[in-house]
Amino acid sequence: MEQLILIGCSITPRPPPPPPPPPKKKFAGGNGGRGGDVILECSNSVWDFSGLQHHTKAGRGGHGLSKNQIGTRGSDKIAQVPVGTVIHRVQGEQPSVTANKLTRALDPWDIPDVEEHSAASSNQFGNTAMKDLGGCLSHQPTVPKDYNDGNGIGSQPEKEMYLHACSKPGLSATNHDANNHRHQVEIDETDQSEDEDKEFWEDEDDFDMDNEEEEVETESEEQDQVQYSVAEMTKPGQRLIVARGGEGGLGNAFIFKEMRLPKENRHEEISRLRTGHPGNEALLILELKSIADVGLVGLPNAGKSTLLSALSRARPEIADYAFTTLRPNIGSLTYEDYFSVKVADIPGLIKGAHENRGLGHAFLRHIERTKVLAYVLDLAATLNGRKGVPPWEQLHDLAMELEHYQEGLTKRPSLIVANKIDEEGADKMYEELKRRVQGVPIFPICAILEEGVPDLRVALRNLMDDTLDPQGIDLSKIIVD
Ligand SMILES: Nc1nc2c(ncn2[C@@H]2O[C@H](COP(=O)(O)OP(=O)(O)OP(=O)(O)O)[C@@H](O)[C@H]2O)c(=O)[nH]1
Repeated sequence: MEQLILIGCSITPRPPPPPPPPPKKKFAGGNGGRGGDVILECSNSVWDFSGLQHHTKAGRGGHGLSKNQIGTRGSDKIAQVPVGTVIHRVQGEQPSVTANKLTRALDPWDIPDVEEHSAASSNQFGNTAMKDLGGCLSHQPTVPKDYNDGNGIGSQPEKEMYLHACSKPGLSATNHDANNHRHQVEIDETDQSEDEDKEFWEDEDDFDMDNEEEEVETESEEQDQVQYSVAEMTKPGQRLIVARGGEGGLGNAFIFKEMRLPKENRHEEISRLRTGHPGNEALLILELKSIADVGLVGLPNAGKSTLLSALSRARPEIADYAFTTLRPNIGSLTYEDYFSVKVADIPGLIKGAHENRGLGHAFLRHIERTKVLAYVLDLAATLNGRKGVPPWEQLHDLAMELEHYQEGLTKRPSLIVANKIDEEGADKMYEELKRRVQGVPIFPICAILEEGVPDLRVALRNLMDDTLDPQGIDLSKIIVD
């Protein structure tokens, strides 16, 4: 019997290979860059705060880029302030780099003998100028709010200013991920971090220093909070970071590779990490601790102290021997419109002062802190058998000393006071002086009799007003033998 063996086979088609797994998500967004810092730099090429913006911002950090590239660091904002700037903090972090300690050591300039020409008018000025400071004096760390005895130095309104400093961080590379690799990170589509960030900074941009209402509301609060003299800018080149840039937001590359995020609130957490930290903000009051507006410079015995007492009510010691003035005296003269000018009698300069001869640096460094220089020359120094120096040479020596000490110091607005015109033969010296010195106004006066002083007062006022494009001393225009 035959057997039939049927071998049946069914051909089952092979299942198609499983589709390849979707490509693994690549997280390559780099971190946002750090915001720049707001830095104050002490400079002797600026004399006041007129070049400063009340609201100063450093550059924003760059956004993070694809391929895990970190955003660029925001540019620093460097604001130049004059030597002698004292910083009072209303709000914000402590300035973080202080190259110089506060000048706590007693030096003659810390306790000037200030004599007001008109006490009432000076009080008026003091109140206006010191309103926001709570009447502080710059070298005192804590001053009672109501301190104002009308004798405060540096009380001209332009010597204080509010500075609001801030900077922004960069965002993480969220958008690069979203735009270039949208498929990779689903959360990008709902991410609002940049918009939120924008709003945040737009609000901040609305900050208006001139908003008087706000100021009134916060004034008393601020006065309570102000920390006086947190730093002092005393040396050219000294830098102080007053507002640090914020850290940039974290990019996806970092967040997803390096961090384990909790499942709950994951989206919020990611969005928070990406946003970065806002930079510091600081609200500061800058005060220029100038010793005076006008510095009287002259050789010993030229008559500076006498002139100061003729100009103001200051009563400095006067004697016919050199270096009577060992400490500077400061007098204040006030004009009819209550404009007030502080004048400092700067101790006798001699040749070699820049090498610390005579009274040397002790006072030279403070000439830096006057806006206008009045060179007091003794017309009678060589008259009647005196063995002094002729006035044009006095001027030349003075200017050389100042330039040796600090280049450019003689470029300050200046005038010449030709003193002792009452002495016999002084008028001829005056004529000769005019012939030998060009480019700077010369005022013949007799300080002892107060002759010529009213004209001098007007001239000093004009120099302070800065309206006449005033000139300094040009050494090349002084003819000496
Ligand atoms: N004849 C005359 N003498 C004056 C005049 N002004 C000042 N003197 C005299 O000059 C001398 C010096 O005057 P001071 O005012 O002390 O001179 P100074 O420049 O302050 O001197 P130091 O303190 O040494 O820097 C004193 O004897 C004054 O009386 C003036 O206009 N005419």
